[in-house]
Amino acid sequence: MQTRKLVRVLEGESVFPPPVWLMRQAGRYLPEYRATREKAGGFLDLCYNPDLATEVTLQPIRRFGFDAAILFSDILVIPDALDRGLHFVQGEGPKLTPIRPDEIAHLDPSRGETHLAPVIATVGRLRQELPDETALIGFCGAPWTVATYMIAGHGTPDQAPARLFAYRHPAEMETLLFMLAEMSADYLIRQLQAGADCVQIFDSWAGVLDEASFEAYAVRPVARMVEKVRTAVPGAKIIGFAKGAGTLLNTYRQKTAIDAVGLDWSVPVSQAKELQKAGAVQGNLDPLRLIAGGKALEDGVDRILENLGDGPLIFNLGHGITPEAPIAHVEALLNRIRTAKA
Ligand SMILES: Cc1c2[nH]c(c1CCC(=O)O)Cc1[nH]c(c(CCC(=O)O)c1C)Cc1[nH]c(c(CCC(=O)O)c1C)Cc1[nH]c(c(C)c1CCC(=O)O)C2
Repeated sequence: MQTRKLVRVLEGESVFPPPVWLMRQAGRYLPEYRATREKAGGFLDLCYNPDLATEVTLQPIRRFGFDAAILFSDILVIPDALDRGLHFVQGEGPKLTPIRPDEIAHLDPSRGETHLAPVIATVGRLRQELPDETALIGFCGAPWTVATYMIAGHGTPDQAPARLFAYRHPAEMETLLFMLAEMSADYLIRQLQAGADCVQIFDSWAGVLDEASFEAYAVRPVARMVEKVRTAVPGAKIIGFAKGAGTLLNTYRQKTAIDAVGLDWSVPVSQAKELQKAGAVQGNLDPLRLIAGGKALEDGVDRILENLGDGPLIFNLGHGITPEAPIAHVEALLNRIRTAKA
């Protein structure tokens, strides 16, 4: 029998209390992360160092006993493999060389093979070192979200540069997204073959797309990835997180054929229940409730458990944990979930 609760939920089983992990659970809110990060030098050095990346992945598992570990890496290792000049500026986030339409046909996806080898080595190490009951989640960015950073060259509030690029150069945009889809699918296949139990595709910027663009740029490339991954790894379990997709999540789930749909905190329980009829959902506590703690945290947790706890649920935040989150509040969150009555 499958002992990893998260995998059982991905297979459609309802498990109570639900398995729980937090997006960005390895990170700056943990003193042990900050210490290892210091040792590594730059953030990317940490991502490509299997010893240290294994260490920071395990830190939140040791401290909190989450039901799943998520590989420590970043969605931007794909543009880094493509030699797009990625670097992280302290306090400002990622910077890349903005890509021009005429450069897209010359990108070389075969660079992923050697460039990403250290990340794959980390996955293998993790599977050996994790407790047997802890699931291992691999991940990558969705083509659209990765492309938004490649086009703007930095984070923006609404990804206007990438949206404009898509309207002005639709053919080049398609070429870019489908190249990223093929390359990212190969990357996920390698993670699964190295020992990941499942993978999550992060489409953090899906919510800025209009309906037609959502179909073309968020749904179709991810559907292609899911198809390619499952051809290479039959039965591969995949979580799709299309942040801000709102009412489009129903068609997203159907057309991409993902096993679980990640929910940001704006998704109402009525819609989440509807989505749950077709399979697992993951989410969706507002990360700010975790910062606030107390009644705000308890009410948020209880509402999710009461409404979604009798179906296939993976408890998570509606987006990544922030550096300000107090460790005592993470402990309170876990305690609230694990002592809840069905
Ligand atoms: C858009 C995006 C990125 N990276 C990621 C996304 C999608 C999810 C989301 O929307 O949050 C995904 C990601 N980034 C990181 C992980 C690791 C695994 C985990 O614990 O969840 C994952 C899954 C580590 C990280 N990735 C980054 C950090 C902080 C770097 C540091 O230690 O200084 C971590 C722990 C850096 C990063 N990486 C990225 C940005 C915009 C930043 C800067 C913002 C920030 O500083 O928080 C790109």
